[in-house]
Amino acid sequence: MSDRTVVPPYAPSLTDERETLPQEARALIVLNPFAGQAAALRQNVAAARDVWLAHGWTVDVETTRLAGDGARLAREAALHGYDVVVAAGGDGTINEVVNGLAGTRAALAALPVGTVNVWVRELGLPLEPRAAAEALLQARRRRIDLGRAGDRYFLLMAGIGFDAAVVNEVRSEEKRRLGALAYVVRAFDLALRYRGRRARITLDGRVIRGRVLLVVIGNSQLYGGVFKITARACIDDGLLDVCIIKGDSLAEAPLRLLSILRQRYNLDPRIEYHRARTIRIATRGALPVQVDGDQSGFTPMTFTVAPGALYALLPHTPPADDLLRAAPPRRRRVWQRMIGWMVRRAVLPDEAGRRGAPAASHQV
Ligand SMILES: Nc1ncnc2c1ncn2[C@@H]1O[C@H](COP(=O)(O)OP(=O)(O)OP(=O)(O)O)[C@@H](O)[C@H]1O
Repeated sequence: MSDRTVVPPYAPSLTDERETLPQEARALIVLNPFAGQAAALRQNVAAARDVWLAHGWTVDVETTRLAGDGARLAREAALHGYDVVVAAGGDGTINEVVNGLAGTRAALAALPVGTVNVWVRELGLPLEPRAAAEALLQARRRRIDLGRAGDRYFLLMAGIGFDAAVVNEVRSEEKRRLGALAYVVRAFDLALRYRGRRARITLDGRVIRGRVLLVVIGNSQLYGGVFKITARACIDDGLLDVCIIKGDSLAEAPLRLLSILRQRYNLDPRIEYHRARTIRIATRGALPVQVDGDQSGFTPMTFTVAPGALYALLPHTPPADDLLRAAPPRRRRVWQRMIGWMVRRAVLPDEAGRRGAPAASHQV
């Protein structure tokens, strides 16, 4: 377990499905003073706080002193009866707050004051903090699923392989200076030398073998705030979406990216898309794992879903609504499916180098 997060056990004892917060809601803002562009941070948080105070909420603010404080503060807030805990930071701070709130009655909210703000973008909330605070007043309180990577919860996704290696290489000074561009610079730098690694991926008991560049296990859809890798993920379906990108070198990355953007997942023989409750990933040599954009251990690791483990404030807008509705699988014609099947059988070697790795039955 990561020593900087407090991870309570999931207790599926929540029954209250109230849709909106009470007019006189109690909110705690958990502020990471180092998140995003720190200069305007306190001013932005104060502006959001004023919006909520004017609406009748009671709003307290706690500042994190160390990494890991977010989980503790959120947990304590839930125990003290706060209705909502607002993560004022990036997705790393949201992840900490989520780890404190899982299994409690307090709802998660977030302000766009981090570097990338994937969760805020995923929900379609305004990226201006005061406007986001206003939009959150109209939001509904909903139960959603969380993923677990080992014993750490995640809200967005876990990445195994290339992206986690990039996260490991980005230094915090670089992130402060360049913002989201720091990831792009590191990704280009690493891409030239990165090689796929042999992996054994077990999806609810079904085994897939092959050389993988990246596996993304998505609870939600948006990846890195830019595009969707697990585009069919639904945040309350009790399942995780798994996108496996196979290959040896990132020279093929543009082709893979094109297939992902067009959602041609199982038509491209190098991209498999599945849904599962439990995913076990073992690799030849340890591979780094990132959860919600922060480094979080190495393979082998087991990933599970915790259905309905978190209350969250979700706005009434299309992007958030899409997350609550699983996108139907794209219809493929019979000849397309046959070609996909034949190419997979002919092209993809399994771990022992044999051609014809079996296709899993729960592809979507
Ligand atoms: N007081 C603190 N001192 C040091 N680290 C902290 C503190 N509070 C939180 N952290 C850690 O800082 C990390 C990065 O913060 P966070 O993700 O919130 O901001 P960001 O990196 O600017 O945004 P994004 O995730 O959108 O890129 C988190 O993993 C969190 O654990």
